[in-house]
Amino acid sequence: MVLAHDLTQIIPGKFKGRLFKKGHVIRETDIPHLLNIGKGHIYTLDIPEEYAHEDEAAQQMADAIAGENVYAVGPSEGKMTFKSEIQGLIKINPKAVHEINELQGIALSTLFTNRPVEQNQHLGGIRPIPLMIEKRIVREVESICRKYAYVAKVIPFRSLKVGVVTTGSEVYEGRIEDKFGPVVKQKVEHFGSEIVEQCFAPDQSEEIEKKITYFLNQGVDLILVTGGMSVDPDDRTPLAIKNIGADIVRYGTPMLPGSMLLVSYYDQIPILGLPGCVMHDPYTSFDVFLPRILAGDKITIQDMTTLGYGGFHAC
Ligand SMILES: Nc1nc2c(c(=O)[nH]1)N[C@H]1C(S)=C(S)[C@@H](COP(=O)(O)OP(=O)(O)OC[C@H]3O[C@@H](n4cnc5c(N)ncnc54)[C@H](O)[C@@H]3O)O[C@H]1N2
Ligand code: MOO
Repeated sequence: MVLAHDLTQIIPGKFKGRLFKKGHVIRETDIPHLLNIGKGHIYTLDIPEEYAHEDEAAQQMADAIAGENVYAVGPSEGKMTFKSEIQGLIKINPKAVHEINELQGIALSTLFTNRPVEQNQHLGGIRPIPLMIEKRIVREVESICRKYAYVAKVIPFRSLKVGVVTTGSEVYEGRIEDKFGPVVKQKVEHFGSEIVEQCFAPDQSEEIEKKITYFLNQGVDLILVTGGMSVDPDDRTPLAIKNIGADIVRYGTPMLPGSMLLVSYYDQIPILGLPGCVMHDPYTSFDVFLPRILAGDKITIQDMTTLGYGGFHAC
C-alpha cells in the first residue's frame, strides 16, 4: 500500500522529522519501524473531488500568503515553511493572520511584525490540520490574502549615512575610553549602513547642539546622540535635541532596557537620543527602532507607547 501522508518520528532532544514520506510503498521491513512510532493503521488515499490533500492545500495557501521577498519551502509533514529571500524588516499583517486562523482546520504561524530578519531565516509556516481539507477553505484563504495589501513580506534595509555624537565630559576629557561608538557601529553596520563620522561633546547643551547641526549640514540620513539621557544635571542630550528645533516624537519609551530613549525628527532626518543602557544591554528599545528606521518606517508616538506590553526584557 502507498502512504497517504508523511509519517513523523519524535525522539525527544534528538530528532523530530519525517520517517516515511507520502507516496512511499510500504514494505514488510517497514512494519517494525511503523509500530515503533505507534502506527498500527495507515490511511490509503481516496480523496473526494471537493477536498484537497494537506500537501497540495498547504502549497496553494503558501503561494497566496508569501509576499515580496518571501519564499516557501516544502511541503514536509503537510507543512510549508516561509523563508526570507533577503536581510530586511519583516512585515506581517496580524489582522490577516487572525482571519486565516479563524477558518476551520488551518494553522498559520508567523513571527511578530517589524522584526529584523536575516536572509533565508524562517518566518513562519502553514498547514491544514486534517489530512484532507475542503478546497472551499483554501479558496477562502486566497481571498483573504487578496483583500489585504500583504500578509507577509520583507522590506530591504536602506544603506544610510549615520552621524554619531557621543556626549559625556568623562569621555571628552579622556578620563575614560569611549565604549559607545563600537557598539553603535556594530549594530548599524550589521544592517548594511555606515557611520560616516563620530564626534565628541562635553556635557554642555550648546556643544552637543553644534555637533548635531554639523551633521545636519553634512546631509547625513540619521543622527545618533549617545549618553546624557537621564536625570542628572549633566544629562544634556534631550535639551540639546529640543533646542535645535527637532520634532520630538517621544522622550521616554516603555521598554526595559531602553526607557530613556528619545526619538525625534528634524525635517525627515531621524535624531535619536540613546541612553547608556544601549552600550551595556544586548537588546534595548534602540534595537527595536533602528531596523525600522533603516527599512524606511517613520516612527510614530503609537509605535513607542505600545511597546510596554511585552517590552520587559530583564533589566
Ligand atoms: N535617578 C535616576 N537614575 C537613572 C535613571 C532615572 O530615570 N533616574 N535612568 C536610568 C537609565 S534607564 C539609564 S539607561 C541610565 C543611563 O542614562 P544616561 O544616558 O544618562 O547615561 P550617562 O549618565 O551619560 O552615563 C551613564 C554611565 O555610562 C558611562 N558612559 C556614558 N557614555 C559612555 C561612553 N561613550 N563610553 C563609555 N562609558 C560611557 C558613564 O561614564 C556612566 O558611567 O541612567 C539610569 N539612571
Ligand atoms: O534607558 Mo535605561 O535602559 O531603561 O536602562
